Amino acid sequence: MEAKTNGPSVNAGRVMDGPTNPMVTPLLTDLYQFTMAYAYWKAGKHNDRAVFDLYFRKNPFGGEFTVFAGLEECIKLIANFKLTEEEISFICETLPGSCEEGFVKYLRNIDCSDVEVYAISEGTVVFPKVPLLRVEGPVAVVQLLETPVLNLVNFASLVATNAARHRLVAGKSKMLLEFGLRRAQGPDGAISASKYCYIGGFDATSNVAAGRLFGIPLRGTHSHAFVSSFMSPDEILERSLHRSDGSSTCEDFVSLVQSWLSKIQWAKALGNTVGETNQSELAAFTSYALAFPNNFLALVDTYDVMRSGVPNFCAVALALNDLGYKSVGIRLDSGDLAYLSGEARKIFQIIEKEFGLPSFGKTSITASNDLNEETLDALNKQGHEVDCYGIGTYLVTCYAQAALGCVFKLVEINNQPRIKLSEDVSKVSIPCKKRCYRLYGREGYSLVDIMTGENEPCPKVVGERILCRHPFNESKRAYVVPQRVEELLKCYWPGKSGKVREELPALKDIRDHCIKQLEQMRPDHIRRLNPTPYKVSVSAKLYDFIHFLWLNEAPVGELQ
Ligand SMILES: Nc1ncnc2c1ncn2[C@@H]1O[C@H](COP(=O)(O)OP(=O)(O)OP(=O)(O)O)[C@@H](O)[C@H]1O
Ligand SMILES: O=P(O)(O)OC[C@H]1O[C@H](OP(=O)(O)OP(=O)(O)O)[C@H](O)[C@@H]1O
Ligand SMILES: O=C(O)c1cccnc1
Ligand SMILES: [Mg+2]
Repeated sequence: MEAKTNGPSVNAGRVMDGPTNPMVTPLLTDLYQFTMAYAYWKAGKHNDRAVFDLYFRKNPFGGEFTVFAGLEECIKLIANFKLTEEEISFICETLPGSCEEGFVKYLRNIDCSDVEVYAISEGTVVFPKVPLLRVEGPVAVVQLLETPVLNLVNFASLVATNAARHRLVAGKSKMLLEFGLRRAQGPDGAISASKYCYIGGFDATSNVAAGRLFGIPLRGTHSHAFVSSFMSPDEILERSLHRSDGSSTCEDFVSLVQSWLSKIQWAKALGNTVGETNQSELAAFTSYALAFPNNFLALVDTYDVMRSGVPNFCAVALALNDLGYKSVGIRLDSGDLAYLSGEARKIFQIIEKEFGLPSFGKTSITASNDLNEETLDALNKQGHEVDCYGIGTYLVTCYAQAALGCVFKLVEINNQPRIKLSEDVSKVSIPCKKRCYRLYGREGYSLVDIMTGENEPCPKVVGERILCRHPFNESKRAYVVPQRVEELLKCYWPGKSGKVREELPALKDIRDHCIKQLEQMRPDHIRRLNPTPYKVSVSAKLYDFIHFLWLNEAPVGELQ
């Protein structure tokens, strides 16, 4: 069922609103950010100018792409970053040892007015190592932001990617409904999942609060409890139904349904296969149709899909048709969804022909019940007649992967590039305040992302060959002559730089952007089985600098 909404209730684009979840405050951080802030302050280092990159090292779900999400909430946190007196007292009581009065004064004055945030647009398809956010500002303040910003981006991007993956398997034409509220990890897990599944390409949610907060379309059907709560059609007291055009009234809709059921039972075209159906189910469907004659959709698997649910649905739909109403469809919530959807479709087509019901053969079939990428893929391979999927648990809990591993690493302090070394090369950070570009090829697909130093010239489009180097593997490099160059990091919070701030787009625009991005991806990067890794590179100059710094910082071992 489609809910009536009046469009988004949020003030899309107004940065000054706080984060959606009131729990997102400056205290939503790890204790060590405050202990370090104190130590920085004691050392007189708190205002050192630091640059941090937020990035992940590996795409989730065994894939080769990620959808970046959570930016709007990060900017709302940053825009409203201010400690209350009560919060300051709590921090001072909490810090080990005594807290000097000067630090209290310092905490009173901190905000993000001197912080600059550059970010990739929300909904963009992104890849490992490329900064999704570059946060620059006084080191103590930027470190306080580390934990909340990671918290806001990690789940958002994970669940948006999960949704996008479900959309890719389901195909463009299917309706995807997010049904996860009851199974999500608490209220914020649920609200966030509804928001970010919508960005990732879902069409609607059953979560009413998310519908109101974000203007996401609301949809739903009804439950088994509704069906089994009825005992017999005799329970239905108000039996009249106006024709859809209001021209007359059918005084006994229940009897009209019964008469259609017997016509179905006698229909030769159905091979006399329909016997007695469950009367309590028929009563439930009839009641639902009386309540929502324009939106009649029935859950048909409470008793027996083919022997009862589908014929009962058809009887009610035919009765509604007599009065000028078009029924929406059925939901299947158990059994072999490929087989049952096919069998139901055959019945709808026969009814269309037999009783002259235009387009009844196309009646919508919704499927639900522990669906995930694998089951959608299996259904596709078997062939099925499902038009719409309702997906909960596996989608919103990100069952296939618990977390996206975004990290927040210092890349520069007081204009000095910094590097974090590791035995594991994939964990070595890429130093320097950087610019990031996406280079597009002749066929319109993006070929490679390249990171350069902040002051290197922007790659040119006019037939110039650009050397793109793997950041750590000397032998991996390629020349690229881009047809189009897109700068990825845009200024979303200018601090005191005087730069123009990018507007935060409306949720629907973020979703459209995400869908367009996925359409523009080379198919082998986004396929489910053995996808091709997308290339992420650095300029020759940055490559040389990374390796110079690496050698400089790594102590030389001594063998004895
Ligand atoms: N054709 C199909 N191919 C692959 N998986 C399917 C197909 N049809 C349904 N499934 C999946 O198989 C699982 C069936 O779940 P389960 O074994 O609990 O049976 P059920 O149909 O829910 O039975 P019950 O009526 O007892 O609840 C679900 O995860 C469902 O999504
Ligand atoms: O299966 P999910 O992907 O989580 O989708 C949501 C499920 O929630 C509802 O039933 P619920 O699971 O509460 O009860 P049921 O399994 O007994 O139908 C609904 O009928 C779906 O099956
Ligand atoms: O509307 C539905 O059909 C629905 C909503 C939530 C969970 N399961 C089903
Ligand atoms: Mg279930």
